[in-house]
Parts: sequence; structure tokens; C-alpha cells
Amino acid sequence: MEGSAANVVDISPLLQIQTMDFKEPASAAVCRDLVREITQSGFVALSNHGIPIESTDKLISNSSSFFAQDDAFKQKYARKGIDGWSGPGIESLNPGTPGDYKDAYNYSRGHATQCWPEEVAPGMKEAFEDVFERCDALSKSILKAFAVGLGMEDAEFFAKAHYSQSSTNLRCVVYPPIGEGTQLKDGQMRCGQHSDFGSLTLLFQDGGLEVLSETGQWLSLPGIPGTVLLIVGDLMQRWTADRLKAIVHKVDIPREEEARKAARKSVIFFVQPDNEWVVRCFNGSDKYPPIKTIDYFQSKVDALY
Ligand SMILES: O=C(O)CCC(=O)C(=O)O
Ligand SMILES: [Fe+2]
Repeated sequence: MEGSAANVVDISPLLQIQTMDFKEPASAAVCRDLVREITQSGFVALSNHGIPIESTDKLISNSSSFFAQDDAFKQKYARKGIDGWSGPGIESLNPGTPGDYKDAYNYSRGHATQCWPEEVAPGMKEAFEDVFERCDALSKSILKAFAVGLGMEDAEFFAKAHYSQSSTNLRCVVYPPIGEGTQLKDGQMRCGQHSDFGSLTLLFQDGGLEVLSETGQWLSLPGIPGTVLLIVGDLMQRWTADRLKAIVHKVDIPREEEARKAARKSVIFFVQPDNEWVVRCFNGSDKYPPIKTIDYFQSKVDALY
């Protein structure tokens, strides 16, 4: 495993969504930079992204209050579809391996079945809604930047597939401390190796994430304060006929005792095209057959549990 800091792109020129002019040199340069970084490394850190640390901190502290409850309590909020709680050992992001050692809570917009543990985390719903809306707005700017950075005429090419009912999802994860008494199964990780499923992912993390390079080496990505990590998912890879690739990543059990004994926290925004959207290679190639988003997504989710 080798260390590697993500390159940082200042995306402030993209944030004036109403006035964003892709021909304006600063915006156009950011679009090209994002595409170049994702093409070359598979990941890029974004600075000046406009999401206040207070918003993600609130999400983490509310979720932590909930995760600190006993399983009988948390069970009342157990996953329905993709939303709600899943506890240690429940979900295997690398199907066929022991379930990931993590507490996770997921939220998607407009799912009426979602319930919230108000009595132990009174601000949790508002914190999830706040971060969701902020990340959603940011993701639209990035999707436009991808189209422009890839040289497409239509800046809305990807973004326009993200305005209807979708499985876009916000997740807070707390990986519990691993101490003397923790019984891990053979091969169990904090999060098994996988690529994400959708169009793009925004990841707030402060170290412990590893990505698989094209030469087959695991690179350890330290967190860069104030930045959010951008990677793309399988559907974006299919859509762009491999121009933008979905990088394989994992969170292993730390070798260093100090990191093992500390809880690890992350906030992740998984962007999916609209459920009914059929993803076809953008250049007319037949590298991947067309696939309806919800069919691909559901097949991946079914394999997780
Ligand atoms: O917690 C992290 O940093 C990454 C987790 C992840 O990759 C996922 O849940 O898809
Ligand atoms: Fe992931």
C-alpha cells in the first residue's frame, strides 16, 4: 500500500450555477481539470465546494448519537429498500465476503417510509436534508462540467438525466473502534472493495480510504481538510464508454493500533441517474449495451445483503 494525495481542483468558478458560463476561461479550465484528473487518476479532491463543514459535522454528530444506541432500538430504523440503518456485518460492498464492519444510515429524497430517531437525534432529519440538497446542487454542476470537459456540445447532457425520481442517496457511516475484544471474521473489512454504482460520488472522509490504481496497487488517500473527494460510478463509466472510469476502493482494517482503536466517520453522496433513464454509450459505441438505471442499481443492491 502506498500513500497518495489526491490532486486538488478549486471549483469555485462552477458554483454560480445560474451564471455559469462554460466559455468563460476559468469555468472551462475547471471542467477540463476535472475530466483530466478523473481520467488520469480516477479521483480528484474538490476545494471551495461550498458545503460548510458545520453541515457535515451536524450529520455525523446526529448519526453518531443514533449509532450509540443498542441494537434493539436501532432495529426500529432498519433499512427499508435502500434507506435507514444497517449495522455491522449486514452489508457486503464486496459481495461474497463477510459483511462490512460499520454502522450506516441512508437517506433518499422523497421516500415516505423513512423514519427518524427523533428522541435520540433531534436534528438528524434536518441535517440529512440539508446536506442532501447541498450535495445535489453541487453534483449538477459537476455533471455539467463533465459534459463540457469531455468536449460535448450539450452541457446538460448528463445533468438532464438527474431531475426526476431517482435512487440518489446520502449516507453517513461510522466504523466502530476495533479493540482487543472485537471479533472480526476472516477477511472482514470496514468496507470491502467495490466500485460505486451510479454517475458520481462525493466523499467526505479524513483518511483510511484506499483506491486501486490501474497498475494494480492500492493507494491510501489521506483526507485533505476542507475538500470533498470526487469519484465516478459504474453507470458513468458505461455512459462515457470508459472515458471516465469507476475506481475500485475499500476501507481496510488499519494496521496501526491508534487508527484501529478510533472510530472512522464518513459522509457519502451517491448520485444516480433517474430510475427510468436508459444509459447508453455517449459516443454511439456498443462497448456496453444500453441499461435502465433502476435495473442496474437494483441488481447491485440485491447483491449487497
Ligand atoms: O467510508 C468511506 O470512506 C467509503 C465507503 C464507500 O466506499 C461506500 O460506502 O461506498
Ligand atoms: Fe464506495
